[in-house]
Amino acid sequence: MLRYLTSGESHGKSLIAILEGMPSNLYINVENINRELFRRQQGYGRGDRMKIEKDNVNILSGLRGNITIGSPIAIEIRNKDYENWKEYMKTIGEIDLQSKKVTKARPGHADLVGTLKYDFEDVRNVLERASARETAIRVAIGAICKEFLSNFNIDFTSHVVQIGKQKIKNNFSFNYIKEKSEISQVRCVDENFEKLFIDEIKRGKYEGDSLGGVFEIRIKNVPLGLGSYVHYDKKLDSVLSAHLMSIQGIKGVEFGLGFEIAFLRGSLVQDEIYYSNEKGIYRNTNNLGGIEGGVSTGEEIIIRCVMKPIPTLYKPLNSIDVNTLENYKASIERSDNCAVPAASVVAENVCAFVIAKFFIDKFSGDNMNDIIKNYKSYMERLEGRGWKKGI
Ligand SMILES: Cc1cc2nc3c(=O)[nH]c(=O)nc-3n(C[C@H](O)[C@H](O)[C@H](O)COP(=O)(O)O)c2cc1C
Ligand SMILES: C=C(O[C@@H]1CC(C(=O)O)=C[C@@H](OP(=O)(O)O)[C@H]1O)C(=O)O
Repeated sequence: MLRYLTSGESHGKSLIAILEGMPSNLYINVENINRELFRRQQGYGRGDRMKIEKDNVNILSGLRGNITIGSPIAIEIRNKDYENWKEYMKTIGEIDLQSKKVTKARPGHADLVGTLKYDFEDVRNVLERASARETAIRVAIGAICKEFLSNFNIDFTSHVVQIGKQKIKNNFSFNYIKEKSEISQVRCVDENFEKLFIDEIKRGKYEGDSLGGVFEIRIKNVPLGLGSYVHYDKKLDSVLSAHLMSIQGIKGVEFGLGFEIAFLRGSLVQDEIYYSNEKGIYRNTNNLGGIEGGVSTGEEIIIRCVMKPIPTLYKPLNSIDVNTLENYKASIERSDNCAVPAASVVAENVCAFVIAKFFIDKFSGDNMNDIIKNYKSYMERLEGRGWKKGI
């Protein structure tokens, strides 16, 4: 079973993670991991922290000469900003507890609930871990999973489809081709929309406000049969949703036509099934986004997530001092004012972990050769049943 744990505070020394369950003899290209980390740092609307950080992964164990050896993989990303925070954040020894103390909770962040739940007088003890800085290490984990999945041609893309009021309509009809884009660094859809998105973010920023939006993830070449209908925790869509909802700021997840489905009759929604000698079993539509009964259908998996506007506002909202209970405006930490493009990169990599986990569960093997053999023999069996969308 593939699993991982992460640790690390936003302004602490490092983010770290241990990934356990990766098969042996998998080649890892560190440049690919660093490229994902770079992508996560991009996008219009990010704050000044991204000018300080230049995320790179250190692989501490679990590989020899770029090849996995089946043991747990320990990874680290150093926080460059730690140099500026040492005297407040070092784990052992005397620290300055006053200068960076935060007491005015930001609505929408974990500040109030975390402070009361864990019994702190300093909100910093909460925000350091609640911060989406943690998503950097999750991207590194996902990027390792992408390395594994690329052996089976499984490919992830994402792009922004809505920022604030600016929404790409009928986004199903767009082609997802372009690599370059300031807004997304992911394959963006249309330059005109990119400009509208950027203008919307600029307007929000000018007014001291923040923005959310919607992004879409597409996963190609997932074989038919990952996940199961037999139990709630084996359903691929349920596990993907849980992992996506765990990304800071994500408030909703939909598959395929998603919430639009409510407007449509069944005859327009279900993806009808056909067979021809040439194509084998096939469908002409993919309204359900590549999952039926918690099982991948072999079609592209299409997911959309909504991210709420960033909680830290430069025109702060009403709140209280958590210690004196007096009314105050919320505190202002340096902040992004829109992070939807970054969140879409995080989401891609979070999905990569889930798909890798289900893939390894299905084609179980301790090493790449066994997994490849199991995968091929399964695909051959499906071919015998009329499924020709092969390897
Ligand atoms: C990539 C990324 C960057 C974020 N940057 C900020 C930020 O700069 N300031 C902020 O207040 N929230 C930011 N957030 C959102 C908060 O971390 C999030 O709203 C908070 O942890 C509370 O969690 P919840 O919104 O899931 O309830 C960011 C989220 C992501 C995914
Ligand atoms: C550090 C990252 O995002 C941070 C997420 C974040 C939050 O509250 O979630 C608050 C900000 O932290 P800081 O106050 O240090 O600028 C963001 O920069 C990152 O994405 O790597």
